[in-house]
Amino acid sequence: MPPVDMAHVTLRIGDRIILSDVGLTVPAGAFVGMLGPNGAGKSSLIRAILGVVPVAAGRISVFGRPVGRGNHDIGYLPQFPARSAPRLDGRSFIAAALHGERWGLPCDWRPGRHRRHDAMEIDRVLDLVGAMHLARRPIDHLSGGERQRLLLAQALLGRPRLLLLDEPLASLDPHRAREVVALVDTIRRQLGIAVLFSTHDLNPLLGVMDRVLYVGRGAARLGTVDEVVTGPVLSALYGMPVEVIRANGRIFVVADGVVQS
Ligand SMILES: Nc1ncnc2c1ncn2[C@@H]1O[C@H](COP(=O)(O)OP(=O)(O)OP(=O)(O)O)[C@@H](O)[C@H]1O
Repeated sequence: MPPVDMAHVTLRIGDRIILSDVGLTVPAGAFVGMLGPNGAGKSSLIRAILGVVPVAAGRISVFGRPVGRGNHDIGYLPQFPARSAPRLDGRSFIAAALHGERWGLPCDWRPGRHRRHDAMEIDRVLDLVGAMHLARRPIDHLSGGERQRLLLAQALLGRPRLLLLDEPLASLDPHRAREVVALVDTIRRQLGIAVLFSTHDLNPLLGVMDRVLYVGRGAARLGTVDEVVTGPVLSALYGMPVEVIRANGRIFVVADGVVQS
């Protein structure tokens, strides 16, 4: 069963149609980069897969089951993570997610009931993201990239088979952004999981993602970079002439004279 399968999906928020009659399938183990103009609906689509935003029409299934809150198969890194207490160290930060409201954990989970299991699970995710050295450091002393590692560790709690990462590169410099992309890719391969990765910059994902999903004006296109990142496809999704310029192994999407990514 594919990690995500959508058929004739319409998403409406208030009186705005975010997606209209969209169908797509995220293949098993794929690394999908999701792009689109501001407000196109990337976060809303992720939230619909989480079962938080209801579909107005059509259906979305995750590993063959209809979407629903608390899906153990999904790990989620939100765009604007809840403000965390600065005094927490890295380990406590992960533990807080383990015991707090988190996607995927059984609802009978109680602090202290599974202490040994908790400690092992926290070690496992810290190790996966290469953040054992952050375990005892206060999180307000950490860089943006280091915090992103911990957020990724949180998303990996409970052994999800699908990672939904909403703009994990926001506020990272190009070097750190590439580090985070490489880390996500290594984890994806190691665990054989699928990744849906929302971003405003295509370039750090080049050579890593095997599919790109572009969202715009109520529509979505999923395919390889060569299929989707073209002037005609993006012009239709942006609703204006878009030029795609390739230079030095990078891709620049220019809409209305402004470089988008
Ligand atoms: N809870 C909400 N209530 C009202 N409108 C909302 C809500 N959430 C999202 N929207 C609207 O839905 C549209 C899509 O928003 P969304 O955050 O999904 O876009 P996005 O592609 O992730 O944007 P960005 O790239 O700027 O993060 C926007 O017009 C936004 O204002």
